[in-house]
Amino acid sequence: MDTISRLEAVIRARFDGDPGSSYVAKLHAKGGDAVAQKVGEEAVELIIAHLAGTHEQEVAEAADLIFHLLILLAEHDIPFAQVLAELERREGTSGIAEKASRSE
Ligand SMILES: N=c1c2ncn([C@@H]3O[C@H](COP(=O)(O)OP(=O)(O)OP(=O)(O)O)[C@@H](O)[C@H]3O)c2ncn1[C@@H]1O[C@H](COP(=O)(O)O)[C@@H](O)[C@H]1O
Repeated sequence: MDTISRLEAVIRARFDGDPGSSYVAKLHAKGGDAVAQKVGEEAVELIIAHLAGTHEQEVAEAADLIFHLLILLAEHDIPFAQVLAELERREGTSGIAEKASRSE
């Protein structure tokens, strides 16, 4: 099992956990809107680290963002494998063709 799959399994298990001892359970208990807001905050923190931080800070903020993205997807029961499948579907297509297919 890869890192993302293991983390995804832990996140899903924590949804039924104790908000007093689990960060994931605490955030999940606040509801999907709070999770979405957290993803936005983490994205901003990554941007700041990219523009003005160190390499290590940027790596850490990218990890925070991916972690919270996994929680957000789990809120809607979307496996990360589905996101990877979408990226694989796009492999070999040009970005411009991909954009055109979305506006049809
Ligand atoms: N990868 C992570 C991880 N990355 C970041 N975080 C937490 O995410 C939060 C990031 O929020 P911020 O940077 O905004 O800092 P903060 O001010 O403390 O955040 P808030 O409390 O205000 O939301 C911090 O509390 C971090 O500890 C994580 N918490 C948990 N995990 C993984 O999730 C697993 C389950 O964690 P629990 O749910 O706590 O058991 C752990 O074993 C880890 O593998």
